[in-house]
Amino acid sequence: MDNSKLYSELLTNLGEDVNRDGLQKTPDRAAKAMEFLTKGYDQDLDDVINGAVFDSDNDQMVIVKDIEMYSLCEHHLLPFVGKVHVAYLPEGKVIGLSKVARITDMYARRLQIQENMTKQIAEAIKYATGSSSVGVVIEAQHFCMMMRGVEKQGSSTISSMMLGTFRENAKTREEFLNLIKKF
Ligand SMILES: Nc1nc2c(ncn2[C@@H]2O[C@H](COP(=O)(O)OP(=O)(O)OP(=O)(O)O)[C@@H](O)[C@H]2O)c(=O)[nH]1
Ligand SMILES: [Zn+2]
Repeated sequence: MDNSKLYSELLTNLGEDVNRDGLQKTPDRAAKAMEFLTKGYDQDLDDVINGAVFDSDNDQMVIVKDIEMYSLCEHHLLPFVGKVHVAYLPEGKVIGLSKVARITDMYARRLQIQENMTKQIAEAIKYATGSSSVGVVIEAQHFCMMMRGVEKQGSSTISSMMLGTFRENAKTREEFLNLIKKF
C-alpha cells in the first residue's frame, strides 16, 4: 500500500473524515512530506561528497558551526530541531564547506536519535577528509519532550562525538568548544 493510502487510513482511524474539504489532499501531502523528511535513506555518502575534497597544507582547525538541523526522533516520529557544529584538523585534505551541511542533512533526514546522528556525522567527516581528528557537537530541542510526555519547553540536549586529537587533547577540544560558544 502506498504512503498516501496509509495516511488516509490513519486519519480515518483518528476519527477524521478524509473526504471533507480541508483533508482531500492531506494524505498525499503528508506522504510527500514524510518522504522528504526521510530522504536521507536513499542518499549515498560518496554521492553527497561528490568528489569535493581538495588538497591543502593548512593543518589548523576548520569549524563549520550553527548548521541548522531538522530531524525526526525514531521513538515518536516527532521533530527534533537544533544546530550542528563540526570541526576537524586537516591531514592534507579539506572538504567543500557545503558538503559538511549536506552530510548533516543526509543523516538528519532519517529516523534518528541525537547521539547516533552525532556519531554518524563524525564518522562521515572522518571518511570524507581522511582526518583522524573530528569533533561534532549537536544542540537540539526535542518536540516529543515539549509538546507531549514530560512537556518541558525550555530544555535542550547537547551531544558530542570527539575523535582523535579532539578526544585526547583537552586544549584542542576547548578551542573547538570556545569557538562555537555564543558571544
Ligand atoms: N537518548 C535519546 N532519547 C531520546 C531521543 N529522542 C527521544 N528520546 C527519548 O526516548 C524515550 C522513550 O521512552 P519510553 O518510555 O519508551 O516512551 P514514552 O512513554 O513515550 O516516554 P516519555 O517521552 O517519557 O513520555 C523518552 O525518554 C524520550 O525522551 C534521542 O535523540 N536520544
Ligand atoms: Zn521522541
